[in-house]
Amino acid sequence: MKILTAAQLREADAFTIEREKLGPGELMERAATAFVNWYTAHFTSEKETLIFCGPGNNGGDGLAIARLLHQQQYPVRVFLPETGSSFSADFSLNLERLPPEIPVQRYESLSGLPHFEKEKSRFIDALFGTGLNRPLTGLYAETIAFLNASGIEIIAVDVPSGLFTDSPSPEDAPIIQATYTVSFEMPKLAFLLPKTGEFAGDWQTVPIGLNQEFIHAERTPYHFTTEEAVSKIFRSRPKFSHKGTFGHALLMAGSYGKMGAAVLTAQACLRSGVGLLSVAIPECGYQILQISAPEAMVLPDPSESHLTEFPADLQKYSAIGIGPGIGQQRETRQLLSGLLDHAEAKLILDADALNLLAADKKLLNKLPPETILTPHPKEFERLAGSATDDFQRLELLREFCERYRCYVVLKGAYSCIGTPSGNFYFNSTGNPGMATGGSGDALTGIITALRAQHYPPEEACILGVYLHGLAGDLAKAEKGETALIAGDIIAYLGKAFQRIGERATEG
Ligand SMILES: NC(=O)C1=CN([C@@H]2O[C@H](COP(=O)(O)OP(=O)(O)OC[C@H]3O[C@@H](n4cnc5c(N)ncnc54)[C@H](OP(=O)(O)O)[C@@H]3O)[C@@H](O)[C@H]2O)[C@@H](O)CC1
Ligand SMILES: Nc1ncnc2c1ncn2[C@@H]1O[C@H](COP(=O)(O)OP(=O)(O)O)[C@@H](O)[C@H]1O
Ligand SMILES: [K+]
Repeated sequence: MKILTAAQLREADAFTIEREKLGPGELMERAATAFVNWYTAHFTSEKETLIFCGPGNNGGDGLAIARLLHQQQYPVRVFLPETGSSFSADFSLNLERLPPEIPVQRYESLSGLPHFEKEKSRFIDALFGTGLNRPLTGLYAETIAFLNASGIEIIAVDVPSGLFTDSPSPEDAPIIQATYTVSFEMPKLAFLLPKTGEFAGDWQTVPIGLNQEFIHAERTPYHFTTEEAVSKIFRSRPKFSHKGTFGHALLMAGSYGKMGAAVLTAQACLRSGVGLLSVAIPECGYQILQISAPEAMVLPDPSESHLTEFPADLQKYSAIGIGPGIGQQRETRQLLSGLLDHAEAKLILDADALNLLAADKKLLNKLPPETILTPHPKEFERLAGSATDDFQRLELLREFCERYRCYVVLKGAYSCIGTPSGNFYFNSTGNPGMATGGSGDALTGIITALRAQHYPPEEACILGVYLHGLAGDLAKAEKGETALIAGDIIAYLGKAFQRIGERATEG
């Protein structure tokens, strides 16, 4: 799914209205209806719905929502901050359409507002949407502070008011802290980034029938990965396939005290459809790995405690994953440097392999094309420098991928895959239960397996990251978030693959 900017969305609105010859307020009616359908499916009419409307089209949505909820016997009241702003045409239209039974209160200061009882109230924030062009001040800012401090749940229409969707919001800008955000047609970029995403709360998108031709033709580097897109990437196993069909992966992982990383990576790789797996480990891990992953072949290093040599015959591997738990010894760095010189296979670098690169940045110039790196934000910072905000971090990601012709999976709540051509794919699966040691190792195993099976790098990243998150979500349904461990993600990979496979068959 594409993610468009506020300016592009405005054009999409205008194009849809013109192409479909929509009358005044018709698109807004669709948006309000979509919101209300979501709202009434989630909330009963027990509490009173208190709708705060700004002067533009977001406020217009709020007024249409008030009318539609009222039609369904939901008790509603409307609040309009009086600031002297001029109203948009669709705002005025919907103000006229408001039935006289709905109380409308205009207020010039917060003291003009009544007392709201927490147990009996729910707020809808329809102050500002994608039309915000400067931070909110005055009565708008005061209203936001008041709503946020109320302790009453807030459902934002399209965007939490005060949040810039495509650029960083200033540090102390007043922004609604939404409990839920119901956003029209597609997520907004700010929802997917750690700092600004917090404001959107638990967000959902609802379609409002924007013209798909327009959206299809519109250019954007930002994408949100859906199950539909992922199921198109997934390939089922042909009837007459054999283990050679699915490639031979090499993993280089583990060191004394961190053999668990090698085990988790290997298990995840095996559970992701690879034909054959060899694992290079320091001697101390020999028995550990043979016992915990008997399907894998083990290549012990001459060193007892850490990796010092890469295996001979690198050409026989169709993908090589290196990094989880390898430590940062000098010999391991030399090994990595040699591997970058000699590996023709598809490389996946994670964890300490990334830290070794960061400690000796010359090595970056030796990355073979199409290498995949899977840093978390700290590892990425070590590689590419620190960013002033999440949006600038995306810029660093774009530059890094372009410069080194590599694919970077920047891990997080919405892991973001950067590509050498400048695209970004935000992942839609996963949960905070996955913020636990070893879950990144599982991801490395999955992506290595997919590369070994000849998935192109972009597809291996998109599919692998999605499956990893989906397995985490399926595991969460059984185990809950708190108790979830990396091994659970691996245990649910089968069900995750099955689900994508079924979706792929359905077409
Ligand atoms: N287009 C459509 O048909 C549809 C649109 N839809 C809905 O419309 C929303 C976008 O509506 P919008 O463009 O009217 O913007 P909105 O966010 O309501 O702001 C309004 C005006 O506020 C002003 N303003 C900006 N910053 C300000 C500030 N800090 N302090 C004070 N004022 C400020 C600024 O005007 P200015 O003062 O700069 O002249 C701006 O024009 C979108 O999120 C969705 O909910 C849906 O119904 C689908 C159909
Ligand atoms: N809040 C979250 N929501 C979704 N996924 C998450 C969240 N926190 C972490 N993850 C995922 O868990 C993994 C953690 O990886 P990483 O930090 O490398 O862990 P480790 O090094 O311990 O294996 C990443 O794939 C990341 O996207
Ligand atoms: K809003």
